[in-house]
Amino acid sequence: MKISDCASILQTSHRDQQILAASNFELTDLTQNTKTVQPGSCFVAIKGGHFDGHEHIQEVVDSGAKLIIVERPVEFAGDALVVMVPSTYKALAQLSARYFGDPSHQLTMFGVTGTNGKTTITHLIDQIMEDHGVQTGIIGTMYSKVGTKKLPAVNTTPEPLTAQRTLSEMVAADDQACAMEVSSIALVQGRAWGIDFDTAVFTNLTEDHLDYHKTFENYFDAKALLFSQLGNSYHAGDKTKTAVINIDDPHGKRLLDKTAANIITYGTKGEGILQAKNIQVTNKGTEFELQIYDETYPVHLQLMGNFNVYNALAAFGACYEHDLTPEEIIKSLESVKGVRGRFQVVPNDRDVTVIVDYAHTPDGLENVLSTINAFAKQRVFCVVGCGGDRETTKRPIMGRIAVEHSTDAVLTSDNPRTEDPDKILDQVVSELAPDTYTRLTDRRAAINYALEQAQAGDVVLIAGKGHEDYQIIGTVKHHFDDVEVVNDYFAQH
Ligand SMILES: CC(=O)N[C@H]1[C@@H](OP(=O)(O)OP(=O)(O)OC[C@H]2O[C@@H](n3ccc(=O)[nH]c3=O)[C@H](O)[C@@H]2O)O[C@H](CO)[C@@H](O)[C@@H]1O[C@H](C)C(=O)N[C@@H](C)C(=O)N[C@H](CCC(=O)O)C(=O)O
Ligand SMILES: Nc1ncnc2c1ncn2[C@@H]1O[C@H](COP(=O)(O)OP(=O)(O)OP(=O)(O)O)[C@@H](O)[C@H]1O
Ligand SMILES: N[C@H](CCC[C@H](N)C(=O)O)C(=O)O
Ligand SMILES: [Mg+2]
Repeated sequence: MKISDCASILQTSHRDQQILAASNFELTDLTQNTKTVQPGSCFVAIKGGHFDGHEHIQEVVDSGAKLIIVERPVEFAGDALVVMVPSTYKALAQLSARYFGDPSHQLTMFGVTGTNGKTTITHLIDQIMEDHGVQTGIIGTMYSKVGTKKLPAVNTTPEPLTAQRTLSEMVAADDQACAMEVSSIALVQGRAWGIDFDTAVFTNLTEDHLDYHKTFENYFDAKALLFSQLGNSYHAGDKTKTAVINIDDPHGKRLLDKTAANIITYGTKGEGILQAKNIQVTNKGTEFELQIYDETYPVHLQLMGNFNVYNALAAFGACYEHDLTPEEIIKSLESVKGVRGRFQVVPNDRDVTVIVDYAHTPDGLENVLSTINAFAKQRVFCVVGCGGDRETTKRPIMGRIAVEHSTDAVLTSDNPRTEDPDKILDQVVSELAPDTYTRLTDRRAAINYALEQAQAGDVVLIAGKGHEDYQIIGTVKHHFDDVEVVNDYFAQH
C-alpha cells in the first residue's frame, strides 16, 4: 500500500489529504505497536489503558516509521509524515482492512455473539462447513485456526489489525469461510469494524462483564451492534445477510428490529422459524425433533445438555442459508463429540463421572449443573471459583448456585490475577451459611479433595477454566490444567 492510497481511507483535513496524496512511498508494514515498527512502517498511535502510543513518537520515528497517524498533536525530530484523525482506533480498523485487501469479502463470515455458547457454536459451524467441503477458519477464545494451523489467542476477539491479518492469512491458506466469536467488549471498542459479516448469531444474554459495561442495558446495546452493523442495503449483487437469533431469550426478541437482514429465529419454547421439540437429555447425549419452517427432522446429539440444543440450533440456523440441506447439517452436528473444556468428561477407572467445563458465569454454571442433575443418581461435587480483576457481582451468585444445585460445593480459586484469592472467595461465600460448602483456596487441593471424597457413581464438576492450561496469579501465568490435575490424581491414587 502506498501512502497516497491512505488519502481515500482516512478522515483528515483537506491539507493532510493533499500531503498524503502527494507521496508515492510504498509502506512496508502497518502496526500499532511501538515494538514492531520497521523502516518504512505506518504507525498508528493508540491510547490504551496502560500505554499511549502518542507518548512514544520519537521512538517510532527513530525505528524508521514513515507515516504516523495520531489523534492529538505530537512533537518529534525526523522526516516522518504525521496525519491527524479524529479516532486513531477507527483509522487502524480502516487501514487494516485495506492493507490486507478486505479479506472478509473473500470469506463467508459468521459472527457469533452472546454471553455463553460462542466458542461451542463457532466449532459446530466449523465442523458443518468443513464436512461439506468448505474449508473454514476460526477466531475465538481458544485459538485462531488458519488452514490447519492453530495460533494462540490473547483475546476472544482480537483488535482490528490482528483480526484483518488473521483473515488475510485464512484467505492465503485457502479457507473459504470463517467462524468468529465477537465479544461485547470487542463490539464496544470497534475491534470488529470493517469486518463484513454475512451471518450474525445471537446466543443469549445473562450476567457477565458488568465491570466493563457498568449496566445491563449497555451490555445489551453492545451485543446489538453486531446486528445493526449487519449490512443495511438490498443492492443487487450484495450478499444476502442473515441474523440467527435466540427467540427464547427476551433480549433476542429486542434484537429483531435492530437489523435490515433476514432473520432466522430459534428456540425450544414453541416460538421460532427453527425449533427443537421433545428434548430428551441423557448421560449419553441429547435427542430432539428439529423443526425448520414446516419440516421436522430427528436429531441425536452426542453433546450433553439443554444448552447444547440451543447451540446446535444456532449453528444449524447459521449454516442453513449456505446451500446445505437440513439432513447434511444434522449429520455433522450428530458427529460432534464435544469441544475441549466444554462438558469434557475425563475418563477414569473409578466410575466417577468427572466433567471439566468452562462455565464461568452464573447462567453457564446453573445450566451445567441442571444438565448434570438431570442424570446424576448420587452426589454431585461442584468445584468452582471466580476470576479476579473481573466483575464482582457474579461472585455471591455463583457461590449460591454451586451450593443450591450440587450436593457438595467446593469453592476455590479461578484466575485470581492481581486480586487476593481469599478476598475473592470471601465474596463468593458471602451469602452462604457456613456449613454448606467446603472452602479451599488452592485449586489443585480443591480438585483433589472432591476426587478423594467422590465414590463410584458420583459426579465431579470442575467449572470455570475449561480448556485453559494456566492459572494467572498476580501477573504470572503458571501452568495449570484441570484435566491434567485430575489425571495426576488418578495416576497417584
Ligand atoms: C480492557 C481491554 O479491553 N484491554 C485490551 C486493550 O488493552 P490496553 O488498553 O491495556 O492496551 P495498552 O497495553 O494500554 O496498549 C495500548 C496500545 O499501545 C500499544 N503498545 C503497548 C505496549 C508497548 O510497549 N507498545 C505499544 O505500542 C498496544 O499495541 C496498543 O495498541 O488492548 C489490548 C490489545 O488490543 C487487549 O489485548 C486488551 O485486552 C485485555 C488483555 C483483556 O483482558 N481484555 C478483556 C477485558 C477482553 O477484551 N475480553 C473480551 C471478552 C472475553 C470473552 O467473554 O470471551 C475479549 O474479546 O477478549
Ligand atoms: N447456549 C448456552 N447457554 C448457556 N450456557 C452455555 C451455553 N453454551 C455453553 N454454555 C456454558 O458456558 C460455558 C462456556 O461455553 P463457550 O465457551 O461455548 O461460551 P463462550 O460464549 O465462548 O464463552 P467466553 O465468553 O468465555 O468466550 C460452557 O462450558 C457451558 O458451561
Ligand atoms: N473470557 C472470559 C473468560 C473468563 C474465564 C475465567 N476462567 C476467568 O479467568 O475469569 C474473561 O476473560 O472474562
Ligand atoms: Mg468463547
